[in-house]
Amino acid sequence: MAHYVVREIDRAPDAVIAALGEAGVATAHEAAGRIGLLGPRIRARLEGAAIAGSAVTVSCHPGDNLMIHAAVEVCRPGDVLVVTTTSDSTDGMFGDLLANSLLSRGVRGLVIDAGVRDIATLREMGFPVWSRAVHAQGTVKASPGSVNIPVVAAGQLVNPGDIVVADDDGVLVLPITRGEEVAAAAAARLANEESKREVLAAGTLGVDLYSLRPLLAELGVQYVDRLPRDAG
Ligand SMILES: O=C([O-])CC(=O)C(=O)O
Ligand SMILES: [Mg+2]
Repeated sequence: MAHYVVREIDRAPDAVIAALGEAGVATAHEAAGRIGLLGPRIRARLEGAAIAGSAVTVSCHPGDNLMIHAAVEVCRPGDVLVVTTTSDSTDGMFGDLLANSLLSRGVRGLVIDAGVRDIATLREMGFPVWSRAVHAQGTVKASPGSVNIPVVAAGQLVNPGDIVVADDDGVLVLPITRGEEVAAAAAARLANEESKREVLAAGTLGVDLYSLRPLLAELGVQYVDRLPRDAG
């Protein structure tokens, strides 16, 4: 199999990326039509971190972080590194040394479907990481892989240049072609949710706000004062 380090990729406009970051993972995911999430085994390791950027993708041999090192030089400010392995791995493939390299290039964070280590230092540095595991297990630098090819991370296809949004709720990826439309839909959802929040906080019930009573009736759900003795 051929292996590649691809230097040039398309990236979404900064304004679109910023708008999606502002919306956050849950809202952008809804606005996109409930697509694009990485599986929840990928967890935020720096609580409160929230980023959005362009995916630089990496496919590594398990237990080998050579290609992460190779990826550093193709990263640009505003990128997010998305690392996968060709078979399951929880090894600590990434730590504070690599984080220093990425920070110096303006990379916003790391999403890795494997392990990270040096987590206390990563927290001190404020370098945001979403990973499958935290594990001190060291890795070697010996096997070929690829940078900026399509990869699958926690069940989700990620293409180089995809828009990555990551926060405490998880990680979302969107194709560049959908960025503008989803950002607009997400902004509309944010405004709508804000007005709903006010109405709900004032005590209006969700079943009324969402007009759910007719649906409950249609589904045969009965409102009664007490549970009938013969309730099935
Ligand atoms: O050096 C490595 O292979 C991974 C690591 O711990 C670091 O980047 O600090
Ligand atoms: Mg280290």
